[in-house]
Amino acid sequence: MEATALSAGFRPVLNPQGYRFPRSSSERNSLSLVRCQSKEISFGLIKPKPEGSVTIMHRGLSSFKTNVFEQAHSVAGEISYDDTAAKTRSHVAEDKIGVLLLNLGGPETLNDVQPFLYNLFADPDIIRLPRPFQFLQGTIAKFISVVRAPKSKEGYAAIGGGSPLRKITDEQADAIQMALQAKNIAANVYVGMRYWYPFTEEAVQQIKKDKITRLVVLPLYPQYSISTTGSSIRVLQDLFRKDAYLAGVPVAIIQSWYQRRGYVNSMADLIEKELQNFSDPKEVMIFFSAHGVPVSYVENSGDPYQKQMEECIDLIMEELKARGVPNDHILAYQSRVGPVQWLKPYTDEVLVDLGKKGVKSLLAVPVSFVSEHIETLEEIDMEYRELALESGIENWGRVPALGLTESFITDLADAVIESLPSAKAMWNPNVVVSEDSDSSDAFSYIVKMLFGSILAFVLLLSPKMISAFRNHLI
Ligand SMILES: C=CC1=C(C)c2cc3[nH]c(cc4nc(cc5[nH]c(cc1n2)c(C)c5CCC(=O)O)C(CCC(=O)O)=C4C)c(C)c3C=C
Ligand SMILES: [Fe+2]
Repeated sequence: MEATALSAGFRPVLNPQGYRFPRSSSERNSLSLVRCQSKEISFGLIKPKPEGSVTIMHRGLSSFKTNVFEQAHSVAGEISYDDTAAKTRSHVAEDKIGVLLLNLGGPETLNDVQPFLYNLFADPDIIRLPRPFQFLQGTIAKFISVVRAPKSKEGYAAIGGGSPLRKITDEQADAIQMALQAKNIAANVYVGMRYWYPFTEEAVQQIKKDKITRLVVLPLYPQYSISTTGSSIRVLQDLFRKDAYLAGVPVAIIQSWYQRRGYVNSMADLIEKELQNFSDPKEVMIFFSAHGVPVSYVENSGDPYQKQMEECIDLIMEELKARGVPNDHILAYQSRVGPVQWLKPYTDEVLVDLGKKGVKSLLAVPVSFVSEHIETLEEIDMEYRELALESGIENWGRVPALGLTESFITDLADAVIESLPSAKAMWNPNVVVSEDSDSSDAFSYIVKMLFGSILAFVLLLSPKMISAFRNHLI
């Protein structure tokens, strides 16, 4: 019963072009798994928290994601937790804790850019097609990735020829593992990327190989969006549902953590420090720039991203005010792609507007991501900086991403520890679902293919559409 209902939305995890798995096992070892293997550590017993209260870091998702993940995560604020499960497990001799960091991934070379973009646009949580057209996802992804690749490549070339995300995320994984160790928690920390190596699928294979018995999933996005954390969790669900071992592993998912004191204080520290580089710190406008999402995510699909982003900015500003930092601030959204409306105001438009209004000093704060990447190093540091200076802003600064900031890493380790008691098996291990086959008959498939391809061809080849995907600005 459960398996039937859950299999309805199943999609194969491999795409036909085979971009998503390492090309050979030796490459996989050299690329992604070595960090876990070389850091193999002895696992210890975790002491369950003595009494049953744990802060849950996610708010209000239940309206749009109804799945078994939510059993531990659907309530905001303080909840009570029944620690029976932890007690019954206490006879188990070896508790092997794993922490899975989820991230977006990025192309490591310019040749990776188009296949990386293909993986991104082939994600049904990124390009959301109406059900009758979903079979065209691959064709559309191929088309958009080819159209966008030249512009994207320019960006990656400008920051040294590839994304730094993998290196930084690996370093964060090591730092979190050490922070946990310092708190007497022995854990293996894994990295699973959504669109490039090391893919989430690889990390999950390793977690199984290592016989992890409890897993904490920690997306490296402070705020939840369907397009980021939601998409990665959907992949995890599919992987865990199909495997009898994984289906029974207790898992805790930290859905969002922008409201944690450690994160808010670390952001406030960085901002306070960077303000000191201006000759008149009090005159500086604090400019929060968040990655955008299409408006339809928020308005039609209940994505909590915008609300969480606004709350996040309020918390950081409250903290700064409490420290006697009275600066003005503004939030805008960057990096829009494609022909639809994205969250407003748009970063580029706000910069021009502020210049017109006579703002002279501006401190940019990237707020949706915790490591440097193309959108901080190229879009903010180059494109937006240039636009701001052209618009009349004279003094420009940018807060670095949190990266390995000690207070931040320690807080993530605390988040992991606090979530452990709420870990629960995702699926019933006795009901493992195999890949479903397409039962539609050949005739209706051919008709859909033909009709859909003609429609996609007509729509996608319009000059407006091509330029919308080629550039950030429409
Ligand atoms: C919270 C962060 C992010 C959200 C939300 C998000 C949504 C989103 N992104 C695209 C399209 C692209 N994103 C690209 C790169 C990219 N996106 C994020 C983060 C979020 N995306 C990061 C950190 C990166 C950079 C990775 C790196 O290599 O450093 C790209 C590729 C770059 C480019 O061509 O501009 C695209 C395309 C959509 C459509 C979307 C929501 C629907
Ligand atoms: Fe993005």
